[in-house]
Amino acid sequence: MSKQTPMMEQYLRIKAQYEDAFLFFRLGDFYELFLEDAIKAAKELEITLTSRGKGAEEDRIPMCGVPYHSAEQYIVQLIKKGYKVAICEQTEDPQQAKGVVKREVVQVITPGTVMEGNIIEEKDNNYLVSITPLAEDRFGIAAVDMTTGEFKVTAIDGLEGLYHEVAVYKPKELVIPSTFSEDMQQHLQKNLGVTLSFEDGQAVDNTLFHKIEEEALVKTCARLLNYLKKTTKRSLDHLQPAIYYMANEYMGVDVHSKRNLELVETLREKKKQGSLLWVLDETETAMGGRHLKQWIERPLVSKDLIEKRLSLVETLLDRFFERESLREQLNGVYDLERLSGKVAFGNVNGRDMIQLKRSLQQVPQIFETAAKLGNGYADELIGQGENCEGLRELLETSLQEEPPLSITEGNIIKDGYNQELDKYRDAMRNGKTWIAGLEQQERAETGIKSLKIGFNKVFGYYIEVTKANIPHLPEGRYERKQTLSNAERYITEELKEKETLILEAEEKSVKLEYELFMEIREKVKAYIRPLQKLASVISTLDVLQSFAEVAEKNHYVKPKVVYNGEVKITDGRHPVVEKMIDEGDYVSNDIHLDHEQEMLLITGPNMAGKSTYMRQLALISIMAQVGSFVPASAATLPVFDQIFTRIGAADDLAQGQSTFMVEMLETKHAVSRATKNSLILLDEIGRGTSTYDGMALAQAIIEYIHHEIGAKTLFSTHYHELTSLANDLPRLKNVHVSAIEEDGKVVFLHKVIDGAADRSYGIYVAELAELPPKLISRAKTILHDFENGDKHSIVKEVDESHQAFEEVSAAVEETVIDTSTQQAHDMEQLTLFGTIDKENEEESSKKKLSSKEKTIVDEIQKLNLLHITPIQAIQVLDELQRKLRK
Ligand SMILES: Nc1ncnc2c1ncn2[C@@H]1O[C@H](COP(=O)(O)OP(=O)(O)OP(=O)(O)O)[C@@H](O)[C@H]1O
Repeated sequence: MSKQTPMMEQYLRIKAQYEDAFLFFRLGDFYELFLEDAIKAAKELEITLTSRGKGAEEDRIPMCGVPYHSAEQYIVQLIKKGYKVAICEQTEDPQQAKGVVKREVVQVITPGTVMEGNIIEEKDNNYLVSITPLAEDRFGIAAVDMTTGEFKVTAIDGLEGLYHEVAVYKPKELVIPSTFSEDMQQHLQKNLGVTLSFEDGQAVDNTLFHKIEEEALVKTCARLLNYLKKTTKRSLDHLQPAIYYMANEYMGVDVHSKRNLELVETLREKKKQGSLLWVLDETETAMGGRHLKQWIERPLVSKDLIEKRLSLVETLLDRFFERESLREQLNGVYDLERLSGKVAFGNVNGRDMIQLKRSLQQVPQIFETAAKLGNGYADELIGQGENCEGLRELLETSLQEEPPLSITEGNIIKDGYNQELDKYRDAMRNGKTWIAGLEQQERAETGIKSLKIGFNKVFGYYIEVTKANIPHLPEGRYERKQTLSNAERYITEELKEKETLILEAEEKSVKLEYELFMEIREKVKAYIRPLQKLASVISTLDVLQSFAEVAEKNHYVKPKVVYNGEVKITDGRHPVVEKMIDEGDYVSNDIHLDHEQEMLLITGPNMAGKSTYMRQLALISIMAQVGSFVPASAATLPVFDQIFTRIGAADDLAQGQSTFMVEMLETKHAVSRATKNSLILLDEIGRGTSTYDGMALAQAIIEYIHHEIGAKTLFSTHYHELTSLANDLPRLKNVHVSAIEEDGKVVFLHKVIDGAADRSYGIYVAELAELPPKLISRAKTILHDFENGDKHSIVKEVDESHQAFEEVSAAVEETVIDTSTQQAHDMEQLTLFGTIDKENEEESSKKKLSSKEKTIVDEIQKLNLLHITPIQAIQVLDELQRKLRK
């Protein structure tokens, strides 16, 4: 440090406080990065690394920089990569500074707190989550979305529960105590892929936590808030009071199941298209879009609430005209939540305010349309929302319709809003009219028609006369200001006076406009809470109209929600698959489950639609519990408390667990947590191990669920042996997805029918997948052997098959040679695979054979050795010999 310049000393002192962030150090018009930061940033941002200082290379300081006016794009790049950026500004005027200019970090931007640059998709949330240990194996979780102000808190038991709950928020950053063990930190990072931040501050802000009773949970919220204060260093007025919820207020759907069921994004490509969210999203506002996503992530378990939502969807579906008006009105509403956030955060501009105004102008009409529906829930919603009329009036009277992006260049405030501003504007406008008049007057007096009065930023106002006309100018009055190639520019006493007046008025009006804008912003701040309430009402209406729209488009029905555990779906469809295939091609299916029939054992060929059938039930149940209509012609559904699935490919292999282990862990998760009110979907459990192990496990799992849990369960399997379980387990029923064979081809009917399937058609599917023909043919041979009994010796047989194959082939050859040496000689081209290389030779050699011999040769030729087993080959050989001997 001692060798450093004072500025570098200052840098190092500040950097020491922000070790985990890139320090953007303001130097004039640039943000500079030094030392390690510079080396790393140059690489990440692909900018040039230079160095600072004199002397030998090793004494120089690595450095890189970005211009301050385009810094945002670089900051965004770093944040997207999971880094943090500390912005260090000059906090005094360099002209006034004695010694090194004072500098200070004014904000730390992190993945969980970023408000800048459109990093966050408008229909997405960006949650920052904190974890606090409450007691042994019990954790507090608090989550804030800085962009919308939403603040939630809950307590969770067990590590597994913790991961599942945190994962619901998909946070990019986690705030934890520094006392968390290394192990725990690594675990969190690995499982959740987040940036970790530490916060141990004790300060507690009671205004935001007054609804939270448990002391320990208040600390959880405080951890988050303290971190936010430290990093953002500005007003957090838009944060809403923390709301406590319990995980069991919602249907429990663990992370794996959410992924497998593709609720908000597809499993492989992580895209919205192809997910349930994609099908259900006909929202008109960004807020509605976020709301819908949250609803899908947390389906309800309260029958009353579900029915409330369903009733309004029904009304909206029936009232086409009102729905259409509502959609149009909602379309004019901007993102009130994010706008409120910007107001509080202080980065709102004139255009944002106009968006706010336009949104508020829609509100009375939205409420009016909703009131016309005559629906109890719609009335309740209207009652909760304030229409913020005062704010609308303020914005209508104060702001110009098309303000510029910048808030420091004027043209924001309307005429008539402020007297003083009007006065300056008058001066400016009058001045300009006066100047136009002066131009006419000067032209008349001098007789120079091309004389004009202009303005530029450097010289101010001037009278311009072309060189040719200069002799016509009267002496004395004109003072030369600027010479151009073919003209001279002058000023007169009179013009100078007016110029001062106009410029002064302009300067003052811009300054005043800025002050007025700040004042308006403060006034808007007072409306943040009502705006947030309004946002919540509008988003709810938006999601429900979206459900009605989707229901109409896709012919969904209102589900009947019951408490007796009955599932009765008539003509159910998979909401996503039916949209992905040609219209009308989806084969609908019924499902019936109740106390006497709790489990379905589903068999059927590969590709028949077993998983689709299972997912269909899960998705229909989730849709009903978020308040949506469902794809069926009639549906009675219970309120499931949890859904467990083990379907599809295991996606945790990257985390070092085997497919089978993942399968077993997920099964454990299901059987240890499910209740009789849960839904369990298990797809081919046990296939990842040896047949007998797998079958034994599958049977034990089915029996356990049947005897111990009583949850509604769909279990698909290829182990046909399991179908006999229906004889012993009274609440288990066999169903199968049907397929028929037509002209040697399998036709999947996708229809679920009572009873067990007879065969699998797995090889047919392999053929569809275009595996090599030789391989397919061999598989058919092996299958045939299996089906004809000797299952236990099959492995040995497979090993020996090649050898046997060759022996049989040799025997076939010998037989032919024995029959006639001459014939054998003529037939030397005859290959084992029944082909003759030269067709002509084949014909001529056949001519020399007797008709009996010819038949035999033909038979040998026709034989497809790849399609017969060694045993069959010997049988054929035996047959041929007998024919020859006859
Ligand atoms: N009811 C249906 N109507 C129309 N097409 C369907 C239906 N069910 C499934 N399909 C189509 O069949 C394909 C295969 O379905 P699915 O994956 O459910 O089969 P599966 O029986 O689970 O197969 P496997 O045993 O190989 O896992 C689906 O991708 C879908 O395109």
